Amino acid sequence: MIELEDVWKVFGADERAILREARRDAPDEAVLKRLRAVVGVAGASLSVGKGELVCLMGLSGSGKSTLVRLVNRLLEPSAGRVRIDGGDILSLGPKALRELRSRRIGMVFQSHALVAHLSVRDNVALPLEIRGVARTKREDRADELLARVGLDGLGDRRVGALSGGMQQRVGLARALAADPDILLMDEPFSALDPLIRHDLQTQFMALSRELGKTTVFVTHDVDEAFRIADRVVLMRAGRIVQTGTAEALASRPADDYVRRFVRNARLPACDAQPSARVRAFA
Ligand SMILES: Nc1ncnc2c1ncn2[C@@H]1O[C@H](COP(=O)(O)OP(=O)(O)OP(=O)(O)O)[C@@H](O)[C@H]1O
Repeated sequence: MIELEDVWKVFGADERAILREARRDAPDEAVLKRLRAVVGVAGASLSVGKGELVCLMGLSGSGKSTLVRLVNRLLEPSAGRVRIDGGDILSLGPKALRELRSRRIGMVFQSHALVAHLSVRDNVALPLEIRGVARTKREDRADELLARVGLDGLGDRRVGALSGGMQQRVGLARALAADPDILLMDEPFSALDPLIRHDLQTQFMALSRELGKTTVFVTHDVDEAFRIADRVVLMRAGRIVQTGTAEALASRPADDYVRRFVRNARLPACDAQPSARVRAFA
């Protein structure tokens, strides 16, 4: 469904020169410094299957947010290929790209970017309003989605008056409004209290699987990644260090960085797939 092939994103005034240097086997740090280069993502290749939930994990600054933004071209890659359903999205013109984003890809950020003075229902219905869907139809769809994310009957509330956890649910409902196949989630639950966060993870896992969404989910929290992901992608300094199931990362870490990362991780939720997961860690 999503394929990234040797994707790079470098930041700095002279992107081409930075890229040329960064791609060398042994980049010259002095040259990169002179160019004031920042390497956001370095040669990442990743395939995400239809209906799969993949977590991008890594320390702060490891390139997770940059990588997820390359999937829908919120950031333009400096090099590499990005395909969705086999189609090269880097060749899309502005109109086709807008269509792709509005119909096929939903995005949820940590800061929910909701419109504070609008009602909960109007926030969820906003993507449909922009697409010209008639009022009754979009409001019905919004109410249906609010029920799915546990906010049944709250459509008339002003969104600014809701708690952080509730606002995050509204953000999720809004991302689902256009029924996208793909969800991109950037630290959506990071700002929430642990208990609320745990609840939302559980509900999100169930919803994403039930609706068959293909999801790329960014988190710096290994417990969250292990709990919800089909596969975890561990990043360091813009590179993908290891990709695999939680069990694979925990039992066969590729190097010391991965080992340190997963050492104190909690076991994946036994409520999800008890026997397989417990056995794998035993
Ligand atoms: N617009 C930008 N201009 C310059 N550098 C950037 C830009 N966006 C990201 N970077 C740099 O790219 C690198 C990767 O950043 P990114 O935000 O992707 O990391 P992250 O793993 O998501 O971190 P965090 O968990 O803190 O959000 C960092 O060094 C960051 O400073």
